[in-house]
Amino acid sequence: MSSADKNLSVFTTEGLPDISNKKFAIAVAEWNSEVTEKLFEGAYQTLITYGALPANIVRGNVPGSFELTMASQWFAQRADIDAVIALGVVIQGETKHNDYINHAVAQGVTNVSLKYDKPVIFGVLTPNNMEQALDRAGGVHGNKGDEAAITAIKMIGLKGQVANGQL
Ligand SMILES: Nc1c(NC[C@H](O)[C@H](O)[C@H](O)CO)[nH]c(=O)[nH]c1=O
Ligand SMILES: CC(=O)[C@@H](O)COP(=O)(O)O
Repeated sequence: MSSADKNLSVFTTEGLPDISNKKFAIAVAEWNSEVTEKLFEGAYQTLITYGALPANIVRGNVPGSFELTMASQWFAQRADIDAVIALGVVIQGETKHNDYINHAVAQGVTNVSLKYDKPVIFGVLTPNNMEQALDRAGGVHGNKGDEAAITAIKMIGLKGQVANGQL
């Protein structure tokens, strides 16, 4: 289905866990910062809206999205951090450079997530142009930063339910 005129950030928020004692790290790429700042704002505000305490949200900037994997690992290996959100925007260039970055980060954050047994959320936009990026960072298609935050919260909730034998 085409994403034309569709808000891609529509998600259910029923049954979200209490996150008032959970700690989140958000890694933000400086490349295309006019977009990544909007993703960060969306993620941060969504965490606050659903109960996270400002003191329990830490942020680290990286130069580009390729570096999100490393920063995610540094955060994930900390025992006090429950989930990591990696935010970036990799815009299609003239060469395949963007593909290498995108695949590396997708695989990288997956590896970190599995290695440290905690959610590491892939909040990286992979648009063809700046318009597509802005559409997904508070524009007509919602804000993927919001979505990344909700995903982190839901995964913390699921992890708790599985660990407690509730499922
Ligand atoms: N072109 C984009 C980049 N490129 C930079 C790389 O992410 C990386 O910093 C460099 O290759 C050094 O390791 N990064 C983005 O986040 N977005 C881009 O559009
Ligand atoms: C995705 C990028 O890193 C970007 O700077 C590469 O652009 P190009 O493919 O035109 O070299």
